[in-house]
Amino acid sequence: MSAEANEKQSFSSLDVPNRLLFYPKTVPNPKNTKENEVLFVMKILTSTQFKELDKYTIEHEPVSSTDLMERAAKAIASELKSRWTTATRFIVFAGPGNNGGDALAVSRLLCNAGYTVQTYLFNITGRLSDDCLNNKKRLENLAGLLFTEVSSQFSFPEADEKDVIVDGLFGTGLNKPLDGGYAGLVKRINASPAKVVSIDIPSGLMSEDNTYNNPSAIVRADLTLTIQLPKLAFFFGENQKYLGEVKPMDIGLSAEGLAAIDCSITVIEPGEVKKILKPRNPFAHKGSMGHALLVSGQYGMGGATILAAKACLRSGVGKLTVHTPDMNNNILQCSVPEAILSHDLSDIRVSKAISTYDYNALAMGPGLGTHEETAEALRTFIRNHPGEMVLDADALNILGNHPEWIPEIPQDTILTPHPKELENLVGTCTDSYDRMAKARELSIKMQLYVIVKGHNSMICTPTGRVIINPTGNAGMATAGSGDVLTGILTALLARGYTANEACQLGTYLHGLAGDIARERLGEESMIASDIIDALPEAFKKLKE
Ligand SMILES: NC(=O)C1=CN([C@@H]2O[C@H](COP(=O)(O)OP(=O)(O)OC[C@H]3O[C@@H](n4cnc5c(N)ncnc54)[C@H](OP(=O)(O)O)[C@@H]3O)[C@@H](O)[C@H]2O)[C@@H](O)CC1
Ligand SMILES: Nc1ncnc2c1ncn2[C@@H]1O[C@H](COP(=O)(O)OP(=O)(O)O)[C@@H](O)[C@H]1O
Ligand SMILES: [K+]
Repeated sequence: MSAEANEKQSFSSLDVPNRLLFYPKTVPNPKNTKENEVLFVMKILTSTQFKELDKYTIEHEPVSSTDLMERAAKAIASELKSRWTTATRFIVFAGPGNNGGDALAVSRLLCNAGYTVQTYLFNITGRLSDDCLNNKKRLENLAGLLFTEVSSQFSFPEADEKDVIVDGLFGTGLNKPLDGGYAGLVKRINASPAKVVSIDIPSGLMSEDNTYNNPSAIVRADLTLTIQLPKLAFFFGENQKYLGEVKPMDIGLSAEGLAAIDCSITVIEPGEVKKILKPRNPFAHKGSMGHALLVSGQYGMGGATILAAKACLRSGVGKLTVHTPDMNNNILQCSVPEAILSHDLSDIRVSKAISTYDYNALAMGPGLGTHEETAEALRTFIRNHPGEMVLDADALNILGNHPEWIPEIPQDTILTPHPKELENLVGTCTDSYDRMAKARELSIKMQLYVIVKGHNSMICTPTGRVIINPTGNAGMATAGSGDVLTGILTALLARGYTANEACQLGTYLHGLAGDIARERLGEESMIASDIIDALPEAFKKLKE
């Protein structure tokens, strides 16, 4: 820290020299550790719902709010003690609310455990929450603690890479982006060489919607010790740089209270998704396991058809017919001999709709192209097939070009857009939250299932629910992965799963197969066919 930067400044005008604001993260985000599996068994609460659960726990356990805060602080302090020895100095920044209260209690516990602790409480408005005030009082006369209450003037302490900054400025109570002195403080924290641990959520990050946030006024943590459950913002790609490693701290909030909260956002739970999978009837025959129709492929895109067809057959469908241009004939019959071929009159594209009467589910899109002839065929298919349907890729791009056709899509149809395809349907999206919100709106308005694909794919349902898929990995960021998902979903619909069941089971299995392929081959060299090859094991694993 330069002498200039270390001068005393008015807190409200604290600014930061524009240098090395962010440093590389050294703590990996251990997505696959056992501990982190807890991340995937849960409801995602809004900040208001967290308050309700807090209140419910206090009333029904019963426990005082101070004791509940003490529980949170104990869990956090014990995690810090397990990672750093008493040779480490902790610099704690506490805000005026309960996040600050947590931080003050953590300061006390660390100090009592023999750590050097330097704590700053930011009390700019002269108003502290009751539990923050309580914990401030408990710091009085605490031997060894260096405590400063900041009301206007503040100098950022010298810190080096051996120090740990505890960020307890703001948690789920943040109600607007940080500015002024707080924004300046965050910049100093981010520029510091010390490790940064955020309590509950990096300060400055909103739990849900960060669309209009100020990215430079959000703490970039190395470790986020989040209270009980991760927040929605943790599932979005653009927020990963703030979080570092995420570890939930179980503070025993009421399970009964949690069960009673009607949460519109949840994460697929392996145990629950397993229940969706129906046992195969020993007397099943190909006629009873569903007949799917895949409409796919234009010149140069025959591979998409093959990937979707193979994935469909590997997902247990009784029969699959592929309606595709003639040019795909030989390649398809050689590579997927199990599929029945329906030739389109055109050699190079799908040009005409056929009757869908005999089929239990229809899928359109992979490698389809957006030629006007194909578009008209798609419209006829949509009008004539009132039942189960999956629309992907170019089928979605056609609908983006013809938004007036969207109301004709049968209720409960599954749309599987990647972010760009979604934008063709709903307009530009500023970030992941906006994307989720717009997809959700489309689902409700048109009574469709919209799966927004990506890491943590989001299934938006016609009733306004959002179901996040926890499986899958960056090895799946390879051409054709989406075609595989289309094949899986189509098979499940043809077999009689509802659209809701197919969405959850399908995205979960698709990601699980991707995770198995990663185990076999690593992320770098995986291709979409490897996901198909891993599907049998994914089904087996889910049945275990
Ligand atoms: N959930 C649970 O069960 C448990 C939760 N616990 C903990 O409580 C935390 C939530 O605490 P919280 O509700 O008091 O909110 P918190 O984040 O401390 O901030 C509120 C203060 O910040 C202020 N303020 C807001 N925005 C601002 C801005 N931009 N710029 C400046 N000021 C701003 C706001 O002032 P206001 O605007 O309202 O006047 C108010 O003073 C949670 O994250 C977790 O750590 C645990 O203790 C135990 C159990
Ligand atoms: N980083 C990732 N983590 C998890 N899943 C991913 C990741 N990248 C891609 N996927 C999955 O792979 C599929 C890619 O679909 P899409 O972009 O439509 O590919 P294509 O059009 O080439 O078939 C989606 O299901 C998506 O969820
Ligand atoms: K925080």
